[in-house]
Amino acid sequence: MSNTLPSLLLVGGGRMGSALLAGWRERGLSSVLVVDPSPAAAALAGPNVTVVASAADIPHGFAPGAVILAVKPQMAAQALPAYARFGGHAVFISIMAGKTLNAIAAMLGVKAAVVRAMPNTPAAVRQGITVAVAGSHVTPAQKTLADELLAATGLISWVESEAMLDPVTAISGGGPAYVFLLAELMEQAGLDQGLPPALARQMARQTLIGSAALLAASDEDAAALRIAVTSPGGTTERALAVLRADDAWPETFAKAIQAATERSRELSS
Ligand SMILES: NC(=O)C1=CN([C@@H]2O[C@H](COP(=O)(O)OP(=O)(O)OC[C@H]3O[C@@H](n4cnc5c(N)ncnc54)[C@H](O)[C@@H]3O)[C@@H](O)[C@H]2O)C=CC1
Ligand SMILES: O=C(O)[C@@H]1CCC=N1
Repeated sequence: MSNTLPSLLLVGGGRMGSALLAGWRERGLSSVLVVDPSPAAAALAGPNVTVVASAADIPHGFAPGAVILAVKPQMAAQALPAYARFGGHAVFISIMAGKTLNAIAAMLGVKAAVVRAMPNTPAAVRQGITVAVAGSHVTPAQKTLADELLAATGLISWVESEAMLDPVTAISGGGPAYVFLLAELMEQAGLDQGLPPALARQMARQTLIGSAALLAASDEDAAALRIAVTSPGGTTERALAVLRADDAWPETFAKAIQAATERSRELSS
């Protein structure tokens, strides 16, 4: 990350805010002021990172180049108006699920420069993916800054259509939860089959980690890697026949993504 970064204001230092902060820290950052009323947030303080409990505690004259909005969407109406005063120069980067550019601008001022982004928790280890859309008042320099901040935590893709952010939220935003659920289910299945708990846990975790590393290292489609595991007439084929049966996993998964996409739309206003 460039050492010419402006000061940053992070509103909400919870799971996702702290994941972003961790990504910025690894890249080396200028200075970040975190606003979070939770006593747990004090642990985020460190070199170049200051934590305060409320917007009222922000030092007079503090002029962030970017304000990252990482509070729950349900907190937005209460929390955001206090930051409207930074709208003259700062770019606002919202990671709130569902909240539209228009809804955010209604709380910060209609001329506010707003980027709506959807990262995911692997941002904490710089393996995240963020999809972002820029509002109409965002300048090229502000978009470059937002890109630099979001790219510090992994891959970033920009889209033109804001509507894409709803399925993005469902797929990559929430995606780590589905993968962790798979780890839980594999571990439980090992226990159910009588394997020792430590071995069941180790197998589940390393199988996911190793498979992800293989996917990353391979030019092949996921389907080809799956087929490579599936010997005709073998054991995996038998398991996949259950997982891929009518009404089973593929259909359930598509329904789950549809449900999350609809929830993202519901959270919009
Ligand atoms: N957790 C995830 O995987 C992802 C979450 N998001 C979005 O990130 C946002 C934050 O989610 P999480 O980090 O999971 O929630 P969280 O509950 O872990 O963090 C929210 C933080 O906001 C703080 N907070 C509450 N009121 C505040 C206020 N008035 N001013 C400043 N801070 C305040 C809370 O103390 C808490 O630390 C949400 O909008 C969510 O939609 C986006 C992508 C992925
Ligand atoms: O569950 C949520 O609403 C947020 C958005 C994506 C991941 N967590």
